[in-house]
Amino acid sequence: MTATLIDGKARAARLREAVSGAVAALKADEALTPGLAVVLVGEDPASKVYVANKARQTEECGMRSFEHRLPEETSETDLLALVERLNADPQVDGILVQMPLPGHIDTDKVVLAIDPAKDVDGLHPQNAGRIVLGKPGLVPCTPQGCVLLAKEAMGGDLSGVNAVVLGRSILVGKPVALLLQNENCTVTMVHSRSRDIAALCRSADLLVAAVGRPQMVRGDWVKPGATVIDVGINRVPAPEKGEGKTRLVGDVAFDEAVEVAGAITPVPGGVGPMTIACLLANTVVAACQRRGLAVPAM
Ligand SMILES: NC(=O)C1=CN([C@@H]2O[C@H](COP(=O)(O)OP(=O)(O)OC[C@H]3O[C@@H](n4cnc5c(N)ncnc54)[C@H](OP(=O)(O)O)[C@@H]3O)[C@@H](O)[C@H]2O)C=CC1
Ligand SMILES: Nc1nc(=O)c2c([nH]1)NC[C@@H]1CN(c3ccc(C(=O)N[C@@H](CCC(=O)O)C(=O)O)cc3)C=[N+]21
Repeated sequence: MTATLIDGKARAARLREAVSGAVAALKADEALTPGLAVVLVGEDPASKVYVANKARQTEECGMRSFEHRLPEETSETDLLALVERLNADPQVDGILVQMPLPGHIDTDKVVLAIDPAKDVDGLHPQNAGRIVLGKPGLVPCTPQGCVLLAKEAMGGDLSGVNAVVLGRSILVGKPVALLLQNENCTVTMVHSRSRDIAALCRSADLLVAAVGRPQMVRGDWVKPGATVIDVGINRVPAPEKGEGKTRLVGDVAFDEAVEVAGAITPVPGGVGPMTIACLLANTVVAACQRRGLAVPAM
């Protein structure tokens, strides 16, 4: 059997169309142009891919994009001062500080400094708490993208689905697990201390892999017919493309899993494009909520 490919690129393009429509309406009706500020400190490779794609798509949707690239050695004080400036800037509706931050910067402090109303990454405790409570708000983009793709692949309703989430980071694994619970899945969270990870994965009807380990999930970890959402963005050497060249692979050994799964996201072209589209949608949500405007359907 060969799995159906879940086309994240196409699903993301549809969401961006909806965002563009919402932005056009805000411009016409409210003379409002939502703005997104992205802060990148240092040189994390996955973050650089993200930043490059994001600025262009923000503008294509009709919004303003503000990019702040800071050197690796930027002090915590300077970064916090920039966040304060962005909090106070009326043109900025969304603020995203790329993770991971360099080791000398306290990530928690930075996340806490972001105005929760502008926290389009959904990482501030106030927004994270809303997910725990199952209340609407600014939802983290990658987890939101995972849920949208899983829903589309599994007939629109995830109620009662046995889901396994591999990874429990604040950015991806934990919020994915919570969102899936809110969708009425039965969720198992698997991490580096879990026992017999392969067997746990094999029990999943829906498997979300977010570990940051290239191709860790093998074909025989996948239940036949399962839906596999591969969040991993890993750059690995690709000598077949020439000396020093690299390519992107996920956390799933795609060539093996595609033979077993019912549906699977590719890397690239799966969760990545959805992350950006959800970020753009969140920027519109933040722009409206901050001004007490109704949030358009997207
Ligand atoms: N497509 C997209 O839009 C995005 C992709 N990513 C990608 O997703 C991946 C995960 O990102 P992120 O969550 O930030 O990564 P983190 O490194 O923050 O977290 C990794 C998680 O995986 C767990 N883990 C690591 N190794 C193992 C192992 N051998 N067995 C079981 N569990 C393990 C860790 O467990 P423990 O908690 O026990 O340490 C941890 O919970 C990365 O490849 C990243 O680049 C990230 C964000 C967006
Ligand atoms: N605060 C914070 N929030 C994040 O959401 C966040 C972060 N920090 N740090 C880095 C990771 C990584 N990440 C990506 C998002 C999209 C693509 C993406 O667009 N990928 C495309 C393009 C790949 C390519 O260019 O070849 C794809 O997978 O098809 C990649 C990576 C978000 N992250």
